Amino acid sequence: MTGYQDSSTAAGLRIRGLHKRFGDTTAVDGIDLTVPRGSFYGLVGPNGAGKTTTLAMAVGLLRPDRGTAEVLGADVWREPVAAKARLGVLLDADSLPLRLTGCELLTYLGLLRGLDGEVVRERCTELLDVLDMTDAGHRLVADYSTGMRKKIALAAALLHGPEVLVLDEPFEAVDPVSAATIRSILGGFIRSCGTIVLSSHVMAIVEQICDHVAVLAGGELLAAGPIYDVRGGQSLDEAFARLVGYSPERAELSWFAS
Ligand SMILES: Nc1ncnc2c1ncn2[C@@H]1O[C@H](COP(=O)(O)OP(=O)(O)OP(=O)(O)O)[C@@H](O)[C@H]1O
Repeated sequence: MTGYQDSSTAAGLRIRGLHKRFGDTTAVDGIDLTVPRGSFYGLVGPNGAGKTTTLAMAVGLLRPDRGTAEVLGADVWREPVAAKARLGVLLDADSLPLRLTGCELLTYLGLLRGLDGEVVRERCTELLDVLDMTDAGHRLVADYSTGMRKKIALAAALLHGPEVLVLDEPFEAVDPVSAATIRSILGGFIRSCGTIVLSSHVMAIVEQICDHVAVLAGGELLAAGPIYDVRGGQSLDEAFARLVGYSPERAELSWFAS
């Protein structure tokens, strides 16, 4: 008997009681979050809030001290093959293998995922074309800019046709045209009934593309739900500042006044 549930009714992603300490620092302090299937969920929070740590535990890349995470009903630690087959992850674009070209990287990952060689070739060509990386596909990842690494990592997350995407700052360091392309790709993914969880510091992006949002600070969830409810009549920027207790006066430097 396993914990595997009927995935047709399961949430896209469900985390329960996730907790992680690094030495004296509590990075994530008992987070519960249910991401409805088919939703586009934004995760926002100040620097050091625990977003990356939460996402890393949610996808089975970092073992929590306590708590569980399920992808479409499959526990990421007890049912890793079932969970990860349906999951596409962009977490740390800087930890990609550097001595492969973009094309070699996608081919390697596609074959590792069990895709047919011809399918890998076709998808690789299409992904590189759409992301304006066709020429870069033949260069080493070591020579990529930060934004190019982000784009090849996104291509790697999409290659095997996942049903749930977990993306840490997918728009960070990406040029405006590529950002628009990524938004369009993610929109198509949602229209095809996929589920997305992404972290971002850009409230305008989250407000425009997500339908749900969770606000995290100090390792705790301050609010979560449909964006309209979390905003409570304010802009997301204003709601965020209210929730995390930001006050502009604190950002004034005393010696500028003199
Ligand atoms: N490997 C680690 N070792 C020690 N402390 C860590 C480690 N990873 C994260 N932390 C700490 O855990 C806390 C949460 O970090 P995390 O990277 O999850 O935050 P974040 O919300 O993603 O931040 P940012 O928006 O700046 O990327 C921070 O205090 C951070 O210093």
